[in-house]
This record gives sequence, structure tokens and C-alpha cells, in this order.
Amino acid sequence: MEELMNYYHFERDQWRQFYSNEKIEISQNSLNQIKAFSDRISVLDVDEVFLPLTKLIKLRYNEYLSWQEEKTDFLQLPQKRVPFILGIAGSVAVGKSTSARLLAKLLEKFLPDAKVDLITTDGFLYPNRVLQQKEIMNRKGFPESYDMEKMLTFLNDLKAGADAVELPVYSHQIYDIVPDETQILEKPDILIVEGINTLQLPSNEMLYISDFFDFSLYVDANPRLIEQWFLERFGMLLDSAFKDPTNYYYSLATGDRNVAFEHAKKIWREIDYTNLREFILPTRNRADVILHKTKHHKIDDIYLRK
Ligand SMILES: Nc1ncnc2c1ncn2[C@@H]1O[C@H](COP(=O)(O)OP(=O)(O)O)[C@@H](O)[C@H]1O
Ligand SMILES: CC(C)(COP(=O)(O)O)[C@@H](O)C(=O)NCCC(=O)O
Repeated sequence: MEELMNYYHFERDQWRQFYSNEKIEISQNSLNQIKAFSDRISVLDVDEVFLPLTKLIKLRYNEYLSWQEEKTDFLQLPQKRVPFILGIAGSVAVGKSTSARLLAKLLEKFLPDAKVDLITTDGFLYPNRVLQQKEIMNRKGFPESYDMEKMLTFLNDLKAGADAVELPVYSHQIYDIVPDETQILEKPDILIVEGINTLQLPSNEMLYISDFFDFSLYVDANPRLIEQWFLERFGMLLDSAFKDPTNYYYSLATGDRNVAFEHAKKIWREIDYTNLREFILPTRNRADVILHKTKHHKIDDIYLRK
């Protein structure tokens, strides 16, 4: 990747030294549990990339708590808990949700008193019915396919210290918002928000979603590799779909596999890759940290905003 302005660049070998073994704050047993949980992430990735990253986020979190306290003192307001929000952006299929799940587990271990929750912005996509009405079914994931107002209100309510906030749930299996299901968040201390649009400026809005974030990550990789990961995930979706007629991929899964993969390649080319080039990649340098991946999801370079 070309050098980015205003970022420190670390190769993995340098970065891993920022979490030295003497300072380990979690037991080997807990670490093993995390590794077992995330079997698709290598043990080395946890040790060499995610432990230093979690340590850095913890520094920011502690600084955030002090600032919240000082700010409310200064304004002579009563103290209240306001969640620390961590955004994770990047292409479809680059590994945002896998990284987000691992970070959530690690933060819970590093900060045992903090309530850590995780959401995906997929929940703010318009349901297929609305996308069809607007004739933008082939633009799923593009800025106009999200109910940005709903998402901004949700984030605003959270930052205002609401007792409970609710958001819709998206399912890759039905390829739609799940009817009559919501996710409820009750006063998290840390909220991880993962999604392709987390660093975007919503259309017709004056506010970046990232204005609500206290820390942000962008997961980056060569689009050719991401296409491969997209197709591998598609293969897994097909494998789990062919016994379930309610699954969106059922007819593709029960038909000719080559036809199904040709379909997926077209989707990648016309929708997800176009979205990456036009709307996702341009947001990369708004992130505090960029994790760059190479073959087999190996993180080789880490960029930290100066
Ligand atoms: N570190 C990793 N090691 C191995 N496979 C991974 C890793 N991260 C993600 N994957 C795989 O890559 C695909 C895309 O990851 P996912 O987290 O679903 O991406 P996103 O949330 O960005 O769409 C999935 O099949 C996932 O299992
Ligand atoms: C729901 C999504 C916009 C978000 O993707 P994610 O980051 O969760 O993988 C994406 O998976 C999607 O459905 N894109 C539309 C084209 C397609 O891949 O079917």
C-alpha cells in the first residue's frame, strides 16, 4: 500500500512489540478461550496484532472516561455514563465482523468492568420491500440504501445516555431485515459499530456518522483478495442454504454450482466492488487505525493516525 499522509506506518514485526509479554494483563487461560472462540483468526494474529491494538484502544477509552468526567464537572452537570463508540469500516467481505467479534471479546477481557456490545450497520439498511419500491435493489450497501436518519437518531440517543436503544436486525440468510426482530442495547460502556458505511457522510446530512465515534478502524486489502474472500464466504452460504428453502440462496444452492459462482462474481463486480471504489475506499483516511491484510487474511501493515 502507498504511504498515507499523517499516519505512522508499522510493519507487523514492529507493531507486535508494543504489547510485550511482561505486561500481560489477561491469563493464558482467557487468551486460549478467545482463540478457540475465533477459530478463523490465527493465534498469531491475536498475539501480534490484536493485543497491541486492544491495549491502544484501552488507553483511548481511559482518556475518554477522564474527559467525560472533567467535561461534566466543568459544565456542572450530573455525571452520567455515555458509551465509548468504536467504528469499524472496510469493504464487504474484508473481515469487519470477524475482527469486531474478536475485539469485543478482547475488550471484555482487558476491561472486565465494562459492558461491551456489538452492532452492525446492516440493521439500518432499508428492507428489500423499500429498496424495491425505490428501485435500488441493485444498490444494496450504497449510501442511499441505508436509513441514515434512523442511524443518526440511534447514535444520538446512545450518546445522550438513553437507558435502552433498539435497532433492526439484518440477516445474510434471508438477505433482508428480519421482520419483528430487534436488538436492544442497555447502556453499554463500549459499543463496537461495524459496517461498510461507518466513515461515510450521509447524503443530505451535515454530520458524519464518524462524528459519534471515539475511535475508528478501517480494514483494508487488495480488492482481488477481497473478491476471493467474498466468493469463499458465498460458497459457505451456499453450503448452509441447500437444505433450507427459506434461505435466500436456496435456489442457487440447489442448482449448478458454476452458475451460482458466476452470479456471485457479477454481484461482486457490479455492486460490492463498485461500492468499494466509489464510496468505501475514499473514507479510509478518516480512520484512526488502518489494518492492512494480505493473503490468507494475514495482517501485514498497521497505520496509526499521527
Ligand atoms: N482473520 C481471518 N482469518 C480467516 N478468515 C477470515 C478472517 N477474517 C474474516 N475471515 C473470513 O472472510 C470472510 C469475510 O469475513 P466477514 O467478517 O464476514 O467480513 P465482513 O464483515 O467485512 O463482510 C468470512 O468468510 C470470514 O470467515
Ligand atoms: C449487507 C451488505 C451491504 C453488507 O455487507 P457486510 O459488510 O455485512 O458483508 C452486503 O453483504 C450486501 O448484501 N451487498 C449487496 C450485494 C451482495 O453482496 O449481495
